[in-house]
Amino acid sequence: MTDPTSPQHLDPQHFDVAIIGTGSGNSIPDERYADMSVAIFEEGVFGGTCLNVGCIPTKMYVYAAEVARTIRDAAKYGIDARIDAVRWNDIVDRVFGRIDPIAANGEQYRREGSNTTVFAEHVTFVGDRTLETASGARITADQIVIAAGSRAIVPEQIAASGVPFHTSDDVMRLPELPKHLVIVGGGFIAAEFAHVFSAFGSTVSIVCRGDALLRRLDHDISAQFNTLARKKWDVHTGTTVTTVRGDATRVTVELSDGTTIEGDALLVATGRQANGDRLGAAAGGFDLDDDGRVVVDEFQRTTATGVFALGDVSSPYQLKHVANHEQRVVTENLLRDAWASTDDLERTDHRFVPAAVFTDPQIADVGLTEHEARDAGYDVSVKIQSYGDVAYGWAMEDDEGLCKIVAERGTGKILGAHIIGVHAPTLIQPLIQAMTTDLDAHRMARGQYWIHPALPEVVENALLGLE
Ligand SMILES: Cc1cc2nc3c(=O)[nH]c(=O)nc-3n(C[C@H](O)[C@H](O)[C@H](O)COP(=O)(O)OP(=O)(O)OC[C@H]3O[C@@H](n4cnc5c(N)ncnc54)[C@H](O)[C@@H]3O)c2cc1C
Ligand SMILES: NC(=O)c1ccc[n+]([C@@H]2O[C@H](COP(=O)([O-])OP(=O)(O)OC[C@H]3O[C@@H](n4cnc5c(N)ncnc54)[C@H](O)[C@@H]3O)[C@@H](O)[C@H]2O)c1
Repeated sequence: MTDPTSPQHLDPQHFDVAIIGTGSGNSIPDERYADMSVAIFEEGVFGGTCLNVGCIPTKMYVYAAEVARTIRDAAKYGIDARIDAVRWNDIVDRVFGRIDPIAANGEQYRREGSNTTVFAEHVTFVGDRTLETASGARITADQIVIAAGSRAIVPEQIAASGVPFHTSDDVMRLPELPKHLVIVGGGFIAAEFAHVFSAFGSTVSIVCRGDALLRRLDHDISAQFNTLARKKWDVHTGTTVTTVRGDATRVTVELSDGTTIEGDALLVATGRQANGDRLGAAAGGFDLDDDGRVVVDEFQRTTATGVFALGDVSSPYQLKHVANHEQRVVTENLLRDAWASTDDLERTDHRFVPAAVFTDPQIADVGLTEHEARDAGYDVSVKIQSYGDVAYGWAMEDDEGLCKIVAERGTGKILGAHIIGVHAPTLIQPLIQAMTTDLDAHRMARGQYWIHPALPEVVENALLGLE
């Protein structure tokens, strides 16, 4: 029997639906697709970024880091405890011993599916709804979904230096815990790995081009985070890497401000680039924006008929909950006649996209920063509530956490919420719900009970403190 995926098979193989990328894309074919033929393309590890090298493994390390931190801080509460050892190899094995089988089983499930065909290789467009794999197999499809994600950006002077470096793709599988980790970049990934490695006992240096770590956050939250970060980590802001020297065990980084940092491992965390530039966009007839993202409308349709895109390849957010939301929209719209009429198509809703950084302390936000709200012309009321001034935060003797709410004076419309502190990504959820359902600050504060003395009272008091 002819192998349909072999390059010798000259006639294009036709599918009802073709999906490029198995991160969020792999969730598309559900039971409603049982009668449709579906081609799935994956050049990397099945399951994509979130499962294999992103959200899930990083948070498994973050959880272990929180355990280490709790032990270190225990004496404050009258409990003497100490860390005898951080068994790095056991931590790695625990994380990937659980994740790797999920990726393998996911691929096997699709390979065994009666209507799904897996092509484990790179694919590009070579014409209108026509694809070609790296080994030369041609595939046509009635509809195609681009769910090709993004990749780490590596600054040229580091890439060209020949010095071994790591990205988030491989830093979690280092053969041993570094004594001194040098991180280049000051965003989400830098902040999360700085927390993980320092909690495990590594010295951490961070080199950030901007004037602050996590500088896109609301200024009060960013200021609080930077103050706390400088107490724990060796932070260099407003400077760039000029020279990198070293080998697999030793790295010397020279900065534009004249500083030299010596470490034993280098992590590059300077942003992620959409994979739109590696898909043959011109041949496929779809547009890319100036940042290389696939251009989509509110129905996730690209500019090429029959071609949708979702997730990091087309979204400026680069967040898994956004990719999941867009995937659900595409899953519905593929089943409709999406280019004949938009009347019954699903739309994506990007009004209130929250984000969280699982660093130390945790951070979460949604909506406008105070500056953005003022720039947008709102008459703004702001309240910053300290964790330490509500009962549970006081019990914890917390002197780090803050909940900041930005609202419109008069109407009480909640414009933005910004939390730094323990459980920030959990505490912010009712504020996301309030903004999404248009619940104003006063009704949110006084229209329900708040469990006493639980930590959400920090949100209640922030709401009550607004004018
Ligand atoms: C370290 C890290 C931590 C993160 N933590 C969080 C978090 O806590 N919360 C959060 O919301 N987000 C987090 N993110 C972001 C989140 O992982 C991404 O937004 C999300 O995974 C994007 O999903 P996707 O489906 O768009 O792309 P991906 O999951 O990246 O899937 C794209 C797939 O397409 C494949 N592919 C690409 N091009 C081709 C091609 N031409 N041919 C064949 N296959 C191709 C790739 O190999 C990849 O497997 C994190 C990211 C990183 C890097
Ligand atoms: N918890 C989460 O949701 C989570 C966690 C990790 C990653 N992510 C996603 O992954 C994406 C990528 O994360 P990231 O941290 O790499 O990017 P980022 O965009 O968050 O931060 C990039 C940082 O690198 C700095 N930078 C850029 N070029 C530099 C250079 N040449 N020298 C020094 N610094 C430089 C920037 O000033 C910025 O501080 C994020 O946008 C985020 O959406 C999300």
